[in-house]
Amino acid sequence: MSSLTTLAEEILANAKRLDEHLSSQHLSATSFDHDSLADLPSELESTRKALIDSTQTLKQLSQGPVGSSMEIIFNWTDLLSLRVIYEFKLSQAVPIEGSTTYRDISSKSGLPEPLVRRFMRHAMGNHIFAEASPDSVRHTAASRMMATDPGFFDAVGLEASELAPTAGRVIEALKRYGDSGEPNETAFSMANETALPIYQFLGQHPERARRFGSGMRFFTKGESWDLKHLASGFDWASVDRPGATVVDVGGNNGSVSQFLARSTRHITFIVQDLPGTVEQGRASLPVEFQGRIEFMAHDFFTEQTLQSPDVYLFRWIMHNWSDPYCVKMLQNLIPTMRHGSRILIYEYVLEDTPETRLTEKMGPYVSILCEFSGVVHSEKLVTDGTSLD
Ligand SMILES: C[S@@+](CC[C@H](N)C(=O)[O-])C[C@H]1O[C@@H](n2cnc3c(N)ncnc32)[C@H](O)[C@@H]1O
Repeated sequence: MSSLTTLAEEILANAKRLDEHLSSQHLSATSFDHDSLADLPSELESTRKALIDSTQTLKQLSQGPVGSSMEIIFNWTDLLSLRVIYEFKLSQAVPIEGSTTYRDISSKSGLPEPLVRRFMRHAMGNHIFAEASPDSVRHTAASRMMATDPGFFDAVGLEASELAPTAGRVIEALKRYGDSGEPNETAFSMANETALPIYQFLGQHPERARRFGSGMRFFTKGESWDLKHLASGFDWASVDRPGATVVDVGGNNGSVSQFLARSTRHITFIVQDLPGTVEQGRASLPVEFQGRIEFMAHDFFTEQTLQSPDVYLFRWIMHNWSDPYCVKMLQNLIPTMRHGSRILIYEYVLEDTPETRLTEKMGPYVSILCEFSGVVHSEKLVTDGTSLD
């Protein structure tokens, strides 16, 4: 383990590199008001990551075990103030430029002024909003983004108002169901008092389903989850010919297919998902993709009906289901596969050892792409995940 001084020197060196880049580009120093580091060239991304990781280590060492544990124990308060901002749309109640009073935010949001003040001041501790005066508020870069970027706003809502309340029920679900692997014996089902699995439940709540899709789309913007990894991780040119078809199984609103359609010329993408999601995807499909992307309602727990597509793509699907359900999904493809058909499974893969680097905690940077070719037999699918020839 490095000494505090060694860590601080590493931090200084990396911070200087980033500052030098900003000044060479005539960009202002980064701040909580304006994020000048948003579009770093890829060679500086590793510098930024190193800076974040060593800063986090330095902070935790300086805090000691009590301090760093207290931060974890109390971090529900950060999530709570953020959730209040999301639910009462406080970020939309502050002008993009300039400032407004707590009283005005209260009348716009319907939240009593003392509570507006208390929750916003708490969030300000995380640099979400700042005070322009003791009675007025202005945006910071983070709060402004909540007001101006609907995808970011949806991502905050998905995590703070959908998934965090679910996490609060995990212990109860474990005590009641253990590790049953059944999709409706979960914390989500308990949090929502439903006997339905999450996606069927969302299918009955279109606005939450829309937010889910929009939040997912936002997450693909981060370096680790960037779709460029999917584009570069498979030889798409090998299937990019007239008449080629890729089935995007569980493809949600089609954002992955849109990305792949942009980086190929001929492939037709068929996005399959549950009926409500497919309707939303179809309705929001940009005109430029008409003719390249089609939507089709299909439950992946029933047999495929599309004959012999070139590729079945499963992106971020399997991690939601226990093994028997994943096997069922794959078995349902068998009747329509021909020699040379491929199944691509794109997932995050957890390391075999614990991960302490903050930048890797949000999901490993290396996602894997499995390619199965040839005639598929269900027994092989169960027992052999690497070669099905
Ligand atoms: C985690 S999201 C992944 C979405 C997309 N593939 C992506 O990478 O952004 C899982 C998707 O599976 C869909 N889904 C869940 N159950 C399904 C089912 N039985 N049949 C088809 N799609 C389903 C959900 O509606 C959702 O769009």
